Order: sequence, then C-alpha cells, then structure tokens
Amino acid sequence: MSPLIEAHGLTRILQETVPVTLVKDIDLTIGEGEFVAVTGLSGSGKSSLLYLLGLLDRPTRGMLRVRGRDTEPMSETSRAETRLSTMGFVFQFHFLLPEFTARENVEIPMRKVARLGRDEMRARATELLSSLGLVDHLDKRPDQLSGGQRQRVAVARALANDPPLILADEPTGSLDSTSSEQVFAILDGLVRERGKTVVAVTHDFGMAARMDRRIHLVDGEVSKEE
Ligand SMILES: Nc1ncnc2c1ncn2[C@@H]1O[C@H](COP(=O)(O)OP(=O)(O)OP(=O)(O)O)[C@@H](O)[C@H]1O
Repeated sequence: MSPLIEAHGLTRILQETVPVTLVKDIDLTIGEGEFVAVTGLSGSGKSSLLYLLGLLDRPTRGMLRVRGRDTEPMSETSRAETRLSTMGFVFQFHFLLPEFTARENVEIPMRKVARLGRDEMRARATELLSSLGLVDHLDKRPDQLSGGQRQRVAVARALANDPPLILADEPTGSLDSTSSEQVFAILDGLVRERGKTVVAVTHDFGMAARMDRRIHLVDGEVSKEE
C-alpha cells in the first residue's frame, strides 16, 4: 500500500519584494498509524509545512503525493475532496462555529460529504463526542465549554468523516497542563487504538519525545529526524 504522505524536495517560496522561503527541500514519508511531531523554533516553517501537507497551500516546487496520488495536477475541487476524505485538522484555536452546538459543529463536515442521512450524522457526532468524554455537553455552544472541552470538540470534528490522517497545529498550545494532557492522550489513543496517523506541530519537546517520530525544522529545512 502507498504511504499516506510522500514529499520530495517540497519547497514553498513566497514571492514578496524579497522572496521568503518558508520551507525548503523537504523529503518526507509518513505511513499509516504513525504519531509524528514537527518541532522547531518559532518561524522555522512548521505551520507552513503542515499547510502544504494538508493541501491548504501549494508548493513552489517539489512533489507531494497523498495516498500515492500526485497532488500537483489536482484541481481545487479535487484537492478539497482529498482533504475532506483523507484529513482532519486541529488548530491551536478551536475555530468552532460559535452559534452552533458541539454536536452541530461535528456534523458540519459530514454534511459536505453527504454520505450519511440526518439521523446517522447525529448519531455519529454523538458517538464521537461521547468517546472523547463530552456526552454531557452535546448541546452546549462553544462559549459554554472550557478551553479543553472546546479542543476536544475540535478533535471530534476533525474525525467527523473518519479520515486516516489528523494534522494538528499546536493542538495543546493554548491549554492548561491538565487539558493539554487530556488532548495529548486523545491524539495518542487515535494512533494506538484507531490506527490513525497524527502529525502534530508542537513547541513542547516533552510531548514530542512521547511521539513515534520527530521532524525538527531549522529555517524551513529538516535539520534532524529521529
Ligand atoms: N504570508 C507571509 N508573509 C511573509 N512571511 C511569512 C508569511 N507566512 C509566514 N512567513 C514567515 O515564514 C516563516 C515560517 O513561518 P511558519 O508560520 O511556518 O513558522 P512556525 O514554525 O509555524 O512558527 P510558529 O511556531 O511561530 O507558529 C516565518 O519566518 C514567518 O515569519
């Protein structure tokens, strides 16, 4: 089976007055069931790399395959379809829609795929939120939840369409240590118990040390992989 993600020479340069290199010559293969940390100082290109892997940005040069498919010739529609079916995103700030309940926030990405009926979507959202310890909070809006609870809703939303890959950008960056630990344990469980692949940008070297692999960036390049 093809690896989930394969990148060769992945480079992204912003054409400003002076060109800005965000990431440079990245070679990377990520398989199913891996828990991968992307580390590095602020400004080293971690988020830029994640956006490229998540098809939220296009490389200036280099090759990126997702499940064996070259992403270069894909139309925007095809990239969006690949994103929806293959990836879930968790960011530092939850980006939940404030006027919707936790359950509705989880149902929204399911509606875009239109595979499930209304009752099935509701049942799946309930099951996902319950599995993340939120069974008593299904009908609450984000402003009625704590930071850690909101981030768990964001994880449930990322899992809505059961993607094999979760891309997380500082998922515990705005949480206290207890909530951070809970969210980390959930991500770890996704890998160990559900066979998901998680790629997480983190400043936290302690957390990175507990993942399977670490990709360390300096000035947009991989300086160390272990
Ligand atoms: N739109 C932009 N215009 C100019 N420079 C940019 C732009 N986006 C990113 N950069 C620069 O590119 C570099 C990489 O940014 P990126 O956000 O990927 O780093 P990061 O490692 O995720 O940083 P942080 O840990 O602070 O989030 C930084 O020096 C940043 O200032």
